Amino acid sequence: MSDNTSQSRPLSEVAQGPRTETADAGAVKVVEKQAQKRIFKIIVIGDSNVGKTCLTYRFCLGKFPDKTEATIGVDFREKCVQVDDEHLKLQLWDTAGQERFRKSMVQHYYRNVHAVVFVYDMTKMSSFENMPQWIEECDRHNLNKHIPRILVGNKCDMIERVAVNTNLAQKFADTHNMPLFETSAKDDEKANHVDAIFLTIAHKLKNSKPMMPPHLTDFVPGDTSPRNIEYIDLRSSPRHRGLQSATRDASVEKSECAC
Ligand SMILES: Nc1nc2c(ncn2[C@@H]2O[C@H](COP(=O)(O)OP(=O)(O)OP(=O)(O)O)[C@@H](O)[C@H]2O)c(=O)[nH]1
Repeated sequence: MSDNTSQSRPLSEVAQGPRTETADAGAVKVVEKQAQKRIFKIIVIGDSNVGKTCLTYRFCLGKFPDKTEATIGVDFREKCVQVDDEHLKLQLWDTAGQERFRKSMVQHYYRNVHAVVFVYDMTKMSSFENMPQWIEECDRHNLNKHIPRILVGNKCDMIERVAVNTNLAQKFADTHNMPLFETSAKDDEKANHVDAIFLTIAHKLKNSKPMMPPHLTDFVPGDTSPRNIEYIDLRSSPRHRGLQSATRDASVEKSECAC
């Protein structure tokens, strides 16, 4: 048996991070505060090529990626944000838009979700017209109807090619009780705007009930408890292994903050 601590410790302890024993009351407080940081899972969905990867990359790494490839399965990014006096960790699930890369993973996307970002491409009408199907998919997977949902029209920098009229999109957003953001992951001047999308969600989440999905790095090899199973499935899937080497340039490890 391995003596690796993360494998031999109970999952409940692993989830709270390293155990620090100290006689110093102040230090204990700091450790407790870290353990209490709330983590929220946000899924980003929409047709292939609308810019989901670029938007999450822009928010977590502060720039437009040099190159992107179609997401296979799911890619993860994390960022800490401060809302009032609290640090929240936003765990972004950048999902594959292509059906063939989604099939085996879909049930994982929709587990323990705290917020949804629906993305369409402002220059491609079909990506907007497909929005009802993405909403239906959420309903089919019994997503809580009360969690924050946001509609994002991406690629507004391509002004001459805009095909989805703002009024039309706003009507749709109103019908589904979502705020609408039109933005660009590419345009540096819109960087604050992309931040605002996710900060809007963070503010909405701050007032929601505390929930603690597992930290992505809390995967415990060999642990078959329900909490861990999601990570076993994801990481043992051949597709996901490919994904880690091929497209995880903006992976959790790099974008994770230290707060
Ligand atoms: N002009 C412009 N191009 C963008 C923008 N965002 C993304 N793109 C381009 O759109 C293409 C698709 O971007 P991705 O972020 O990979 O799209 P995706 O929705 O993650 O695609 P899948 O992984 O297949 O679901 C890439 O060529 C990006 O460079 C934007 O805001 N403006």
